[in-house]
Order: sequence, then C-alpha cells, then structure tokens
Amino acid sequence: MKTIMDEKKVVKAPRPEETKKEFNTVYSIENFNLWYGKDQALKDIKFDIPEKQVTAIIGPSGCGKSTFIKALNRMVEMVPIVRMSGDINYRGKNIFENKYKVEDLRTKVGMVFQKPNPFPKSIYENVVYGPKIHGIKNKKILDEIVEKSLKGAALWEEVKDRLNENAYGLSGGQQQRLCIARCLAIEPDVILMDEPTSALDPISTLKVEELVQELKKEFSIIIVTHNMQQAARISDKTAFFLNGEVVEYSDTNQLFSNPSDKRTEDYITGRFG
Ligand SMILES: Nc1ncnc2c1ncn2[C@@H]1O[C@H](COP(=O)(O)OP(=O)(O)OP(=O)(O)O)[C@@H](O)[C@H]1O
Repeated sequence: MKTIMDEKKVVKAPRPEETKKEFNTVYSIENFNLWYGKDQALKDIKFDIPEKQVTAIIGPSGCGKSTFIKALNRMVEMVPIVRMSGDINYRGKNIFENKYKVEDLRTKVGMVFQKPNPFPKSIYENVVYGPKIHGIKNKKILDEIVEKSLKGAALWEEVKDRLNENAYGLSGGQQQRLCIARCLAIEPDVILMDEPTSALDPISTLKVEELVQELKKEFSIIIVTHNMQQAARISDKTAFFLNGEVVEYSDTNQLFSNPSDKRTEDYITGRFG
C-alpha cells in the first residue's frame, strides 16, 4: 500500500543538485569574486570542472584567466591586496576554509607556467625535488619516480642518458616537458597549465598538446590559452571569460560551433580580442 510519503516521492520534482550529472566534478566554483584592491577581477564565477577531462579557459587579455587559475591552487593569495568571496570546492571541500592546509592542496594540484621554469639543477634533481620535500630518500624509489615521470611527460627517450646534466641545457620545449615531469612526480590529481605553449615553437607546441591528450587519461587538466585553435583541438570543455565573468561554459564542440551568447560568437570569430 502506498503511503503519503511514497506519493510525495512520486510527485516531487528533482532539485537541481539531484539531477544526474554528466561528469564527476573535481572543482565546483560557487559565486566566486576576487578583487585586487578596489578593482574586481573575477565576478560571480560559478561552474563545475570535470575530472579526467581537459577544461580550457579562453578570453581576451586581462579578462581574468590567470587570476582564476591561480585561485584554484590559492597562489593568488600571494598578492597582498587580493580579497575574495564565495567558494572554490576541490573534491567537495572549500579550499578557503581556515583548516584547509595549502600544502595539502598543492600536493594534489600541480601547476605548469607560461615560461618553462626548471631549477638550475640536473634533470634528475628537478624531477625528484617534490618527492624529496615529501620525505622520499630511497634512491631506488627516486630512480623509479624519475623514469615514470619523464616517461609520463614524453621526455624519457630524449634525456635518459643525460639525467645528471643541467636542465638549462635542454631546449625550451624539453624544459617545458621537464616542468610537466616535475609536476607528475608528486602524483597530482589536477594539473593547472597557464599558457604552457605560448613560449614554444610549433613542433614543441604539438608535442605538449599530444601530451595533454595522454595525460587526461589519468589527470584532470585545466589550461589557460590565448589560442582558440588550441582550445578547440585539445579541450573537452571551454569556459569563455570576459571582463572577469564567465560568459559561456559548455562542451568545446558546442561552444565553437554553436555558441549560445553573441559575445562568445564575436570573440571566436575574431571580432574582438
Ligand atoms: N598582481 C596584480 N595586482 C593588481 N592587479 C592585477 C594583478 N594581476 C592581475 N591584475 C589585474 O586583474 C585583471 C585580470 O588579469 P589576469 O592576468 O588574470 O588576466 P588574463 O586574462 O590572464 O590576461 P592575459 O591574457 O593578458 O594574461 C587585469 O585587469 C589585471 O590588470
């Protein structure tokens, strides 16, 4: 026999949070605002970032792309005049809560920057830097980490016979893949990439783009890029930022082939930016 509660269950409309999600979420951003002093750089950002996919952040210069990606690992807090409101939840926890340790976040969320920034040390020492900080001293384990990370960054074959040489002797593209290997060595969950190919030649760019496709099998990747063709080639989701707001966020194919906002259309067709 049906009870009143059963009846209620039947007629109850699903609340938004109960509707089925098309992906598992790694970051959930809720009403996030950020100011540099009096100037607001990010306005009411709210969207979910999927796990094990590539999410591209695009938009014209100064729209807040770097600020946003640096908020995801709390690097932006290093700027003293920054103020923020709203939540950024990583794996369900608000990263700005007092008890959230920034070191814990950084072991889960690695970052690759625009300009390759290896340390002035050997290739080997660059890769083991993070694991050593985390207390790994065993040479055999460190050797394994080096091989696995360099293979993961598609650099092993090129450097396996010169691991003790200085990283500055590598080409720009190799240095960027070394920085990716350094990031992989801490076994992150998420990799943030801030314009990782803008300082690279076309062949090195292609290598990094291919690598991103491989890495998304294991990691969730969030990439800032100026290059719309790159976003279209390598990402699954794209967020279009303009003046600190997310104008549109959707599947990359959808955003580039059938944008829902006129401003997105104007941007992707080159009318501004
Ligand atoms: N350290 C800072 N102090 C004050 N204002 C800043 C700082 N960093 C960025 N801004 C401002 O915040 C806004 C967003 O900058 P941000 O670097 O995030 O944009 P972007 O989209 O990454 O630009 P670009 O594509 O040129 O790198 C800009 O108006 C910028 O001047």
